[in-house]
Amino acid sequence: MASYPILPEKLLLISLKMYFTPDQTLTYLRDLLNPTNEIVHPANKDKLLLALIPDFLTIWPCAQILKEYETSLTTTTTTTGTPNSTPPFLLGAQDCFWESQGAYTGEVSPSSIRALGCTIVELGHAERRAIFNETDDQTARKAAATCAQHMVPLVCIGEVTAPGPIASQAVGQAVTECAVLVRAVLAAIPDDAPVIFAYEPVWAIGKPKPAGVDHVAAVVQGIRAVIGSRSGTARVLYGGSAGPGLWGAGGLGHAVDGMFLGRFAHQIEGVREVVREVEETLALYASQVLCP
Ligand SMILES: O=C(CO)COP(=O)(O)O
Repeated sequence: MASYPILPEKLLLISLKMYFTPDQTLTYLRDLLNPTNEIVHPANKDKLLLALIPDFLTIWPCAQILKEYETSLTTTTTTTGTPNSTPPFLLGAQDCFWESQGAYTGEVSPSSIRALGCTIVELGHAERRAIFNETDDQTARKAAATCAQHMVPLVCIGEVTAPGPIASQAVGQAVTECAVLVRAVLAAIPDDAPVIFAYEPVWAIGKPKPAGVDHVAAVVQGIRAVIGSRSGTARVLYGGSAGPGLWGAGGLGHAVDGMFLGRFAHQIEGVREVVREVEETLALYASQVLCP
């Protein structure tokens, strides 16, 4: 029987949006998986998960590359996980339709996305909301359809307006804006379904710099309070011009469960730098548990 994927402690998800050609996408994925590029240290594979979210057209060839990669792991290591455990690298889609079959020309079925090997479906991105008028209700329906296929909805939330001079007001306003979609999605999906919320302030997407750490940390705390307790895992990531330098000392490592990366992870070096920063904090937290 199908089960939901298990989400590890930290997640780094990379969206390619519509930036890459098919060739670039496949080269990039091969580079991410190439052991000589030393992206995720093998000792951290259970704690830190990477996922690629390419365009629809390249999901299938990416899935083939990932299949070869997983086969190579099973032949080179003895610890390959249980049949239901989450694979070492996940594939996602950038959207889906809320129905799984029918006369819906141009739409993409969540069951087809699942059949091709995806585990994550990104939903409600700010660009889809602004350009294609996607509504909270539509995003929530897509999240339900995603869970029905035992995939994980990656729901993008975030306030539209940049913070004004009063920090507490800006945080309150941001949480209020995010809460509407958080509640709609949680009401639409089973309580035990895993879900990821990517907090992406709309004003910080596609910019030279991300949102400030204090603002993000306070808003994410508010979002976690809105999520409350549920039986399924809920992870909250930060996205919006995220990249190297954002996670480590004085950064987001203490506040979020990972990052949703765009442009600043579109080179392998950027991914490696971000992964190193996350791995350093994994080691730090582990030593804090051992030596309180
Ligand atoms: O929207 C984003 C991820 O989907 C963030 O993109 P950028 O990091 O390029 O701003």
